[in-house]
Amino acid sequence: MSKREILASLQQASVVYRTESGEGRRVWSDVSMDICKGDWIVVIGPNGSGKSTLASVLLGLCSLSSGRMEHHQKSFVVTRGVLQIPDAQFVGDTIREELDYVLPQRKFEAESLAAWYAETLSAVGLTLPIERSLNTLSGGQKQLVNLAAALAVQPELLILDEPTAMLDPAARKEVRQAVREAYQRGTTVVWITHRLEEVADATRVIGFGEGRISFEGEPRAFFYGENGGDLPVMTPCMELGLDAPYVIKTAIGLLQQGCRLGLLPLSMEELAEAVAASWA
Ligand SMILES: Nc1ncnc2c1ncn2[C@@H]1O[C@H](COP(=O)(O)OP(=O)(O)OP(=O)(O)O)[C@@H](O)[C@H]1O
Repeated sequence: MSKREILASLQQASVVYRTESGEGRRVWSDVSMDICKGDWIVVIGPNGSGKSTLASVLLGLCSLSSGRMEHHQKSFVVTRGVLQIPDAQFVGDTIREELDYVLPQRKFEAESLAAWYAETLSAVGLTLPIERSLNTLSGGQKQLVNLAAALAVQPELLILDEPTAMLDPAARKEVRQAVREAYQRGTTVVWITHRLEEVADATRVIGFGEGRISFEGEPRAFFYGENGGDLPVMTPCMELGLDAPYVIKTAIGLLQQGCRLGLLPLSMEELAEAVAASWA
C-alpha cells in the first residue's frame, strides 16, 4: 500500500486554557492524529469535548500547551476554515468586500467578475446581491458567505466547525454537496459536527470524549462496532453518549430481531437496499 501524504499531524498534543481567575483548565490531553491528503474526517463528540478547540488548533488560532503540530514537509498547505461564529471571521462589511479578499489574482473583465461573484455564491446556494451589508444577513446566510469564500480559494485543507449548525435542511444539503464537489476536486476535509447523519460522508471518523480521541475508524465501525454489526451491544457511538440516527437504530433493531443484513446501512437508501436484499 502506498504511503499516504500527511498534510498536518498532531502529536501528543494538549491544550490548557487560562480561566479568568488565572487557573489553567486542561481541555485536551495527548491528542495524536494525522490528516492525510484525500481524507474526509468527521469529528464528533458531546458538548465541551474539545472539537472546536481542534478547529482552532488546526487553523493556528490556538496554541498547544504541550505536544507538537507538524505540517506537510514539502510545501505550504493552503488551509481555510469556517468557524462556528460567522461574524468572528468577517474581514469586510459587504458580501462583495468579503469575496474580494479571496478574488483570484488574474484580471477579470467587469462582466466575468460579476459572473465570478454569482458563481461563488451559487456554489453554496446563495443568490444575494453582492452589495448587501453582512450585518443584514441571517446567521445561516453569514455562515454560507464564509463557506463560499473558503471554497473559492480551492483550499488543499478545509476545516469546518459545525458548518450546518444554523442551516435549514435544504441549505444543509446544498452545503454537503458543495463540500463534496470541493472534495472531488482534491480538497481534504475536516468536518466537525453534532449531526450524526453527517458521519456517513466520512472516510474516517474521530470521536472526541472529554478532550481525548476515544474512537478513530470508519463510519460503519463507529455506528455498528468493530465486529461487523454482529448484534452490536455497545458501539463507539453509544460509548460517547450520542444518539444514533434513525437509520442506524432501525438497522440495529432489525439485526437484534435476527434479520441478516448484508450491508450495514448508513443512509435510508442503503437501509432499503439491505432490507430488500435480505428478502431475496
Ligand atoms: N477560550 C477559552 N477559555 C477557556 N475555556 C475554554 C475556551 N474555549 C473553550 N473552552 C473550554 O474548553 C472545553 C472544550 O471546548 P470546545 O469548544 O473545544 O468544545 P466542543 O466539543 O467544540 O463543544 P460544543 O460541541 O459545545 O461546541 C469546554 O469546557 C470549554 O468551556
